[in-house]
Amino acid sequence: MLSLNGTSFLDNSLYGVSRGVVQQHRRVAPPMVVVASVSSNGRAGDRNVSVLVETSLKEIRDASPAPPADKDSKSKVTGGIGDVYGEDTATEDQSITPWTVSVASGYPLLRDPHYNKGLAFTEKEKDAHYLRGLLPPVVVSQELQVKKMMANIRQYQVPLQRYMAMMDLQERNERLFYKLLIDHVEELLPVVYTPTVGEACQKYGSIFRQPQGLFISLKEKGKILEVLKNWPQQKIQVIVVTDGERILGLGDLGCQGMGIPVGKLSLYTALGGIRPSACLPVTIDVGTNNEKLLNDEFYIGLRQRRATGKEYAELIDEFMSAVKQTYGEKVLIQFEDFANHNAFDLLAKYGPTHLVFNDDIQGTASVVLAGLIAALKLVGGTLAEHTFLFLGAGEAGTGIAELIALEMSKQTGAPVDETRKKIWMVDSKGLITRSRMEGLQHFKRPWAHEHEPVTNLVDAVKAIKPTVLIGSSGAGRTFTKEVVEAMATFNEKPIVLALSNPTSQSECTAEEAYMWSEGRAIFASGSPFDPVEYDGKVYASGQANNAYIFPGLGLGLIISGAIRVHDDMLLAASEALAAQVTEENLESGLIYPPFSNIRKISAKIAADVAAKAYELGLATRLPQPENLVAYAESCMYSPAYRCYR
Ligand SMILES: NC(=O)C1=CN([C@@H]2O[C@H](COP(=O)(O)OP(=O)(O)OC[C@H]3O[C@@H](n4cnc5c(N)ncnc54)[C@H](OP(=O)(O)O)[C@@H]3O)[C@@H](O)[C@H]2O)C=CC1
Ligand SMILES: CC(=O)C(=O)O
Ligand SMILES: [Mg+2]
Repeated sequence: MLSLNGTSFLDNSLYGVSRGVVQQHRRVAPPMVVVASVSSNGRAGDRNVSVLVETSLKEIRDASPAPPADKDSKSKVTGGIGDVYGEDTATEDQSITPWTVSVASGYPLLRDPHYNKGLAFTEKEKDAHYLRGLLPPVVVSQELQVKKMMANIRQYQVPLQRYMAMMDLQERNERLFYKLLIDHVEELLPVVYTPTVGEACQKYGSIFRQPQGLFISLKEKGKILEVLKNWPQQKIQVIVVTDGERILGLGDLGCQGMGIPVGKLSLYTALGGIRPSACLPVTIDVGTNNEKLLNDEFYIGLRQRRATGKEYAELIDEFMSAVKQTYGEKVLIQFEDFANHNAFDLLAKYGPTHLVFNDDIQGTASVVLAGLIAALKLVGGTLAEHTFLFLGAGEAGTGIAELIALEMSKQTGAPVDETRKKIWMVDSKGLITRSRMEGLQHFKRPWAHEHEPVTNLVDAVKAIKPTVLIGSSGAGRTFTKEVVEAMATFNEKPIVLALSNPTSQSECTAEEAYMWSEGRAIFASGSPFDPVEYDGKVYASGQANNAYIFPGLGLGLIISGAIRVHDDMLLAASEALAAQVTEENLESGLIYPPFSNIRKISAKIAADVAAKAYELGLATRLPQPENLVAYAESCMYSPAYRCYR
């Protein structure tokens, strides 16, 4: 363990990322059950709710005071995270939640996903925790449990069944879930994440069993601070929040978008090592404009059309204030899958006051830039010597374009206004040109260049002659044979990235990219494709997905105690990821390293992001650890079981 001035930096961590591998074999205190007598009318004991948390009451009491939870408190954002239940500061006429602590044992212990080990409880633990008779005689290792679960999951032919099996496991035995996901990341990523999570969101109401995450709807307006207090964990470090309006390339799935924050946060833990108890998935439900869902008897959200304007803005604002007040200045809020008419504005509004980033705009930009930096080793030239054409000028497209332009500007010294001219965009109306300026959304305007009108992609490809073609349209099969063939006529090695998710929305398949370019394309996609055999050669394509970036970026922000996200951190993350692409990867056509190594990669990304935070003066955890990679690794959550005394 790293030590500063004789004390452990990790153990002293207010943000509790200390439960890393270093504690793997230590005995831990018996599972703490924090029980609250919760009453909707303020009277204690009306309704007993048992809530299990990985913290002790002492930690709650030791935390510094925050304002009491009165009605006006949302206007008093202080950034303090202590005394979040207002126990110390409450006056006699104010209600508080009567938390108490007890030790989990017996049947409730087996039903608690944070502490349950299933058949892996030892004989000693069976005695100490009143488990005798509640389990069969056998004691098995976690490794054997993994083996069995993988065999079970592989028996399911239908991806959604695999997803449900994984979600059941997460709800039953959290450490086993993460052990499985970490040890079999390449096989299970497509199950808990894209593409399967897309189908899960579409059918979320029908497959709904246990609620996961926090649902904040218009019904909770004015009470969000109270709602956050219902969540059993207090030391939240990362929130992924969606309003469900643009779920992958599947459109408005309303409240059923919850699968996305849940999935993204499971990657924060498995890929980036953030403790599961520090992660909070949130769905803000302001209604849906999806008629199919509104008429679906199993739909789980508000049955009304989307609130917009002031009503929408006020709910989000209340949420953002309540989050900061409850969890402090340094909680990371990741905006995910908002529609672009809100996404850019939310980022601009809260960027200066909160630790926020938009994964679709910024995370995607960082991962694509990393892939391009790696791809240049195959195709040659500098970024500025290439020409880029995007299909799709929304969050992902313009976000990526802006980061590329920024990097080009840093490399060449040319102003960003100039470097943007190397980047062209096609949206649903055709090539974005100056003649369309009047009717363009603000985020498209920087990409409106002088050109005669072009109404379709294939003509745009022929006119612009890009060396790099990027799909960020959410519209499947739009990179047609003609488009890819055109790319292959004027590029020896055309770079083709089909970023849209899930697989059904991918602009083309890996097979199409290789076949139509006669095996010359450098291809990567947002959702994974199996290796393809073309003309006797096997082509393995990479996955250009922000999952490479956000877990490491988040870890870097947390370990440095960063208070804001800066573009230079995204560039640092890109460079760190690109540096992990080996010669061997490149020789086999891969512009991303395999996911099997992702935790090491995330630690490197985290270290470089943290270093940038220190360099920019945005880090608050001082002094800076000497070896940031080792520090990042030491902070990462390990899913190995703990021994209970
Ligand atoms: N691989 C990854 O890591 C990521 C992938 N994505 C994927 O990217 C896709 C887009 O996401 P995002 O940018 O947020 O979405 P947006 O809605 O913000 O943008 C979509 C853009 O695509 C354009 N478009 C839609 N259909 C067509 C079409 N048929 N022809 C041409 N242009 C079209 C839209 O045009 P108009 O403006 O005219 O309507 C718009 O400019 C999604 O599928 C998402 O899953 C997103 C983030 C990360
Ligand atoms: C990957 C991702 O964030 C998306 O498709 O929206
Ligand atoms: Mg997304």
